[in-house]
Amino acid sequence: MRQTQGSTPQMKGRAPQLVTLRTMVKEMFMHTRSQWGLLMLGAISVIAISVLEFMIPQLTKHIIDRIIPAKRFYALLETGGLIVLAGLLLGAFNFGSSYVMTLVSQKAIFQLRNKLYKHTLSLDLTFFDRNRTGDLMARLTGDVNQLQELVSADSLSILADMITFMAIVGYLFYTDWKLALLTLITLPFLFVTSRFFSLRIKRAYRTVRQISAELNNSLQDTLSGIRMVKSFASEDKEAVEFAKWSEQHRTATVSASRLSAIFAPIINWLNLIGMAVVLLFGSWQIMHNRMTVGEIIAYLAYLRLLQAPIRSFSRLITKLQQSAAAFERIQEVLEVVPRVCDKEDAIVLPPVQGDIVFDDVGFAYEEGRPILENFHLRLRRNQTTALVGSSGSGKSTIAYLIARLYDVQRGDIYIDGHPLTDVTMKSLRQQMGIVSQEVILLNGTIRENIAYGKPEATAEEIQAAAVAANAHEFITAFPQGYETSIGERGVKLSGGQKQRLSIARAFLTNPRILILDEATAALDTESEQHIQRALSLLLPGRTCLVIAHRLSTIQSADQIVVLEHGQIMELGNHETLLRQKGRYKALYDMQFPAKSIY
Ligand SMILES: Nc1ncnc2c1ncn2[C@@H]1O[C@H](COP(=O)(O)OP(=O)(O)OP(=O)(O)O)[C@@H](O)[C@H]1O
Repeated sequence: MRQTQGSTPQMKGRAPQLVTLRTMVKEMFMHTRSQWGLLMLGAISVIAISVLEFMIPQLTKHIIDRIIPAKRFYALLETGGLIVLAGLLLGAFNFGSSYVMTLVSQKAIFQLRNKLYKHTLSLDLTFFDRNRTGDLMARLTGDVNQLQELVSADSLSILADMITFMAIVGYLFYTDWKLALLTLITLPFLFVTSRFFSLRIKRAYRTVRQISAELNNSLQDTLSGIRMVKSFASEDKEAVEFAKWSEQHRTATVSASRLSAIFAPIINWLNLIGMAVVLLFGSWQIMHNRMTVGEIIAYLAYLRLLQAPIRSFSRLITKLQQSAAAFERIQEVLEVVPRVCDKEDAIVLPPVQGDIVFDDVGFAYEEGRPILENFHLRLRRNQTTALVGSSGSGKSTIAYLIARLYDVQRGDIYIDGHPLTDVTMKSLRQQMGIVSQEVILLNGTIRENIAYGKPEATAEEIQAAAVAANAHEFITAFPQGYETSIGERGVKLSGGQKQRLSIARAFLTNPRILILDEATAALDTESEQHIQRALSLLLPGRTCLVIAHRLSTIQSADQIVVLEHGQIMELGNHETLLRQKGRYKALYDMQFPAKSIY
């Protein structure tokens, strides 16, 4: 089922769909077909293995039936030498096949993981709003790893096993068809047992993979929110929560393993019955001089060889079911079609002037809960537009829509006369800078973090951006200056320092359109002043959208938009809005009671 526009790009909780093994094998084949040479080498090795395995009992039979009765000591040495040589070759081909198949499987997994990661990154924010990070991480790591089992020497040896199987069955019928029929009597039972277990094993492993993802989610939430956990002293509560998932994981794994564990002995037992039948019937034949001892020994050896393919078929079934469960989870992500994507004929947005128009825009994150309706707004080039309004009124949403992080459902947003949907997202976002309250810093140096949007920037450009953002001073106060490591493993920066780094990032890319989303909201007055100074250099000559709760930061804006429930209540500059004595003035009086002048 492909998820398209209008459907919810959420995967968790979907009924497990029956992805056929065929799709999985096809996908894996696609990733291995470029390595035909290696695959052939692997196949030749496993065929050589089965030929050698077929030969060894023949040599044994030759010794027992021919060489021993004739007392040919020299021939005994010769045949013994041949057995040793065959054993050596067997070892060499075994090594060759597993090494070659590791090369093939690792490349296939590498390609699949990269494809999945690239696809995940191409999905829009709605997808990430609704799917949890831990679950996605589990799909990208554990589930992909599980598939590597599928492309292994073990799986390829199925090919050799099939050849061995057919050769042996042919030989058995050739030597004694009655005995052969008796031997194969257990086959239908083996088939029915395999079918019975395979479906159940797959279901059990799917549950295990789902619970692994929940375990990951739980870990991710707690570790990334460790400050909150500690400040509420809820370590014990989190540990109990984690233990709950851990316990579920344990139970699910035990029941999946139990199924596999029951499956294998049942197969072994059926095989043993086959052996017993051969032994009894064969001994009876020997007693009546209708078979030689060498023949029965070779027969039993072949029977064991026959059981190896049957055992590996049953192992393969378990492996196929485990992989299918993991593959279903990977397919679920691969099948999600991004809602926000470039049109086929999208143009590269030329260098922009910066006129942005919302024309009769309607937008909702979720059906039936409109955030903007019949919304009109114009942001003029080189001017600063400020958005104010109560929490939840839709200010950030407007910013997201300009950056096309979401698509509108009605109307259009134009940039210099181009509908946003007509231009490539890359060319749009490259001309846009966003500084938000929540600054994301990556593990790396200060220099790398400032240069995130322009990795090719020179040291001089980076320093100039830091100076303009009022950040150079605190950066050079660190012993390692711009090479100081920040992020999880590096030094910790204050909120104001982080904010100045993000302003430096914006300076460096020199965007024509700048969005400041509550950039100073979380700061104390001194930090705010630092940042205001940095922003006063950044804003001029660009089209700016400033979202602010603190009205002190937007008084000089060219136009101020007062928003409530997605509707524009008032529009004008600071003075005109104060004179209107409406919502803006009420907000202003609340924040600056002593300054009320009009
Ligand atoms: N990803 C989302 N999925 C669903 N609803 C959302 C999402 N983001 C925001 N909303 C809803 O959209 C409405 C507008 O949110 P928005 O963040 O634009 O408001 P805001 O004016 O920026 O608020 P604040 O000043 O608190 O940041 C709110 O009702 C919010 O619950």
